[in-house]
Amino acid sequence: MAFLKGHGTENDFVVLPDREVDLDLSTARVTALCDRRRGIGADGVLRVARTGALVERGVLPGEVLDEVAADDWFMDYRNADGSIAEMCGNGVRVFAHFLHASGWEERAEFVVGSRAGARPVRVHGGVDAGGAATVGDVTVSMGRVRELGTSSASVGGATRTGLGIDVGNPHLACVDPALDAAALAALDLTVAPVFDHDMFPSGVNVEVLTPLADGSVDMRVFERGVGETRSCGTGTVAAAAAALRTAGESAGSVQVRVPGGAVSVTIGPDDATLRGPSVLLARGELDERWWDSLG
Ligand SMILES: N[C@@H](CCC[C@H](N)C(=O)O)C(=O)O
Repeated sequence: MAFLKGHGTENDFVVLPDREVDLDLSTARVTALCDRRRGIGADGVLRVARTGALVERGVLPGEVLDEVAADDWFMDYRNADGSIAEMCGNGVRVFAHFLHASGWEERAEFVVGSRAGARPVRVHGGVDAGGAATVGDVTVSMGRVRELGTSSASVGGATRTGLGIDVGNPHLACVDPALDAAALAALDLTVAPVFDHDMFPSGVNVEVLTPLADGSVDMRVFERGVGETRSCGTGTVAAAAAALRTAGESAGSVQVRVPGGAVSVTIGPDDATLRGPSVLLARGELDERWWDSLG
């Protein structure tokens, strides 16, 4: 059973190429794979298959084919706790990079399906440069950013007000005018945020960020189903939208710095784009006896 390990701004993933959709991604297997002591260690798992094959094998409902073609690749994403999330912005860059590095996809521009819908991607550097490279550079069209209104959460030792944002998955992006990069870095994000369950019945990813200055912000995140991560792609899009809104703008480009690096986000009226790096650092084989023992 082949696997790869990759990350996008240090938000890390185990990639499972599974064209035939043979793998049963049970909660026990995903949590073990993502465990940093008894597994490979990761924030999430990306199964790589075509949409049609996932529908045929019952992993996805047939309605997904209303939005994504059967031949399109589909990022079957799991959080480290085994839960399924609609979308992962760093994951989709690593996913697209893997497709090039493996030779499974030769086009520089193609569509990746997700539970949040189709996400067109562009692998920069052309097919040859992208092909075998360890480091990739990918732009993802993230769809329309929907504002859900304000809410507050207890996070990082204080109650903060933020903007609820749907980027395919739910976010609460809290711009704190009292924070600079150093104060943000000093926050304790080990405790899970307490948020409004009426507003976010399926849970929420919570971002804390500095106000927009010179076209950039600093952000940290506590992810639903994972905990604090060193980056969250959908979170950077939510953060950029909240920072712009707080500055009185509804569109624009923002550089978002996270503990694991930096990405570029552009927010428009009907679409947002996310551009950033992907690193594929290891390939290997999982022991099938270990996998089977997890059930
Ligand atoms: N790290 C991801 C987001 C992964 C899903 C998230 N934890 C959720 O449950 O919504 C990203 O890069 O966007």
